Amino acid sequence: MNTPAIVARQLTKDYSIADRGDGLRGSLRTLAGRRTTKVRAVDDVSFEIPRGAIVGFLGPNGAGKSTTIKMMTGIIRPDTGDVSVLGVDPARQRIRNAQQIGVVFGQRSQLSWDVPVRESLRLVASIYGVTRADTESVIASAAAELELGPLLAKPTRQLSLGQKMRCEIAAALIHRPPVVYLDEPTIGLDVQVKELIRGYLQRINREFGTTIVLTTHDMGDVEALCQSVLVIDAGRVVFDGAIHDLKDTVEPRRTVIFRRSSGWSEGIVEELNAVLPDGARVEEAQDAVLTVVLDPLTTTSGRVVSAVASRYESDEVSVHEPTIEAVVRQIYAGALA
Ligand SMILES: Nc1ncnc2c1ncn2[C@@H]1O[C@H](COP(=O)(O)OP(=O)(O)OP(=O)(O)O)[C@@H](O)[C@H]1O
Repeated sequence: MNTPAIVARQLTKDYSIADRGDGLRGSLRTLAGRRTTKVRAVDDVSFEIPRGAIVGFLGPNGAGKSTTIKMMTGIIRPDTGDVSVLGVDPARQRIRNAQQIGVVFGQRSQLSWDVPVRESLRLVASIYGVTRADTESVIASAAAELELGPLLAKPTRQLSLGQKMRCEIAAALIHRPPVVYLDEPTIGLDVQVKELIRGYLQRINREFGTTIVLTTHDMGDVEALCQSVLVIDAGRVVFDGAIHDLKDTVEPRRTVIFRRSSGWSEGIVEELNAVLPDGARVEEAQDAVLTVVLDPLTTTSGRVVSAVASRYESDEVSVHEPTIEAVVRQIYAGALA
């Protein structure tokens, strides 16, 4: 049987935060370390990630995504519970773990500040024991796909945010790790750079079966990359599964839009609602656009289209699923609470 790449069981993590009192006295009390409050960042989180999957960790700010990923990478230890990554305990078997993972975390850089990027990449590769020939071939393919060309000769300190992120990704993947973690890999980047990064990650995943875990607030990343998502809210997993199941759980409605340049007659809403199948109703008819919503568990878009076509001709018909953006907005507003 295909064992999962990552297994997390009942992870819990608390942070202690010093209580900040007001004014000088409060600050002194904080310095003296008198009072702390515990914040439960991750609360009994369990999941499995299959080998070769690309999984998105979603959730509002402060939900516990980064803390969970930090436990998966071994940067921090869980207070209770355990993680296994390809059979390795990341916090206890640090060297074995480092060999098999690649990490891109915004605040941490693998690149040397004053050294040309090409030399930085070679240095990182040598730390992982990658042969010279493999290093040069990985740099060449990353340079082509991530458009690093002229950047390789520049020191990291001269790079823009998007340029640096592309180089960080090349560095994190230089030893072709089977598992890769990325924290917000496209945050603040322009659309073209986002697409380069997504394309590179897709290719690595396809070609080498790399398991990729990413946190993101960018639903374009999710649409382009992730087959499944793990939604975390207030430290707990509120959804773990395929994106289409997430859509069906949160917002199962489909929308059928009919366009007719001559417009829709008055009273069409009542007229069509009388003939539409159960589970479908006209939401609105405005100017050229008629919108029908339907519950896919009760009826089909085909039946809706037939019912409307039996009465009216349309110039154009389209069927829409909810966007992942709309679904996630609903989750953050409490739809899965
Ligand atoms: N080093 C720390 N010390 C104290 N509290 C922390 C620390 N890191 C995170 N927290 C708290 O733990 C909770 C979870 O934070 P975490 O960074 O894991 O969330 P996140 O889902 O990654 O959020 P974001 O989308 O904003 O990056 C938050 O309440 C946060 O304030």
